[in-house]
Amino acid sequence: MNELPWIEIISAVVVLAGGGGLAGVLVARRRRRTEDQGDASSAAGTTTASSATAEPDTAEPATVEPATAEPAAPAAPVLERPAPTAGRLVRLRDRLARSGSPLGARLLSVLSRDSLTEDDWDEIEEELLLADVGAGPTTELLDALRTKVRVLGVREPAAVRDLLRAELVTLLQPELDRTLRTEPRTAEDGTHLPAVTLVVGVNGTGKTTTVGKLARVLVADGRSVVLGAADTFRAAAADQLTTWGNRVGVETVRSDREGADPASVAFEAVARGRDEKTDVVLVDTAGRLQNKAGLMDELGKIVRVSSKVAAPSEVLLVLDATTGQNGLSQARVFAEVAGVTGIVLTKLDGTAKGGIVVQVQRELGVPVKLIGLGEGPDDLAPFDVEEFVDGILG
Ligand SMILES: Nc1nc2c(ncn2[C@@H]2O[C@H](COP(=O)(O)OP(=O)(O)OP(=O)(O)O)[C@@H](O)[C@H]2O)c(=O)[nH]1
Repeated sequence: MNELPWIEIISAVVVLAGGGGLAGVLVARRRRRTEDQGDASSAAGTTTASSATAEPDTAEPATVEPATAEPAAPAAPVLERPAPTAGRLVRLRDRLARSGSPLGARLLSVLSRDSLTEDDWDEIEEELLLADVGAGPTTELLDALRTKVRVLGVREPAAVRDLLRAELVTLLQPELDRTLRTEPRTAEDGTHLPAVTLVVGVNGTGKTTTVGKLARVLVADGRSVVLGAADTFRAAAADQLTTWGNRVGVETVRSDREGADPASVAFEAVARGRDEKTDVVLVDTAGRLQNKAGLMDELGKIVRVSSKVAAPSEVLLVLDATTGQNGLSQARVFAEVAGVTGIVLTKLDGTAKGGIVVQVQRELGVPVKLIGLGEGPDDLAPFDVEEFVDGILG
């Protein structure tokens, strides 16, 4: 008598439990599907491929691995280890060769001809002028080469190459001191004085990028560095610089105010370097056109004000190698105003006008100390005459 209700109760519990279980699975599936869709849309910001392959609604949810539905945890910031400075130019040499420098293969091919005619020498002259070697240095090189080729009767390609190589090396003044002064000093009263490097030049030449790359060069060489974002003119420059610094654990001193006095930012950065006993303070400045006297005054003020803590030991002028003669006239103005101690020639990877190195050094009496050979973080190399010549000769 009592058995039937029990059977009914038990059956009802089984049905309810089963239904509840089924309902539970459906909720879980729906939730998982929603998660999958959420993951796909959030990933769309970075990978278009993943949104294109996101599972459609009809996909069987049970086949989705829960592990893949987990949102990726944000990666902890990892400090980069910059490439060592030694031998950098050798590693970047193919960039010079690929830049199609007429100083290289084309010169050699003319010089290797059986007997050199006047037309051949004219062709060589043209190649040198096109490469921005400049009229005076081109004449010098041609005179020296003609004499040696005639006197020595050299014809074999290897011997001609050696002659040309030697003349190019001479033209690039290997005797100039190209060391970067990055040694801190101690004042008479015992105060630590960081080596201060100001980086100046016209906008767009690659100043901020160069400061970032140079910080990496110094870090690779075991130096401590502080960056000063004194380019308060271009809003994004301080952010750009901070990003460069963060990648190698280098602090950036910057102003929160756009258009703040660049001299005071430079001062703060140098003072920070002094207080923290940093080896080097690198100061990025705003791009200034040489015809704007007010902006040039500003540069003078940066030098004066930051010198109250420590005078700059280097003023590096950044020049874009692709701008040729125009770059040279800019360089003259900067040399007068800022007391330039070294040139950084950027974008040599994108031009056949590497001969500008010769002219810049001649005109300013200032050595090229660093060259930029690409947009990568370690595409800045100390300038070495012999390695450079080997690079352009291919
Ligand atoms: N190919 C190549 N590009 C470079 C090199 N150096 C810098 N650049 C690029 O040149 C552009 C300008 O660089 P920036 O560092 O912003 O120039 P800037 O002089 O600081 O410019 P302003 O802040 O406007 O004065 C960027 O796209 C750099 O990546 C180089 O050696 N080779």
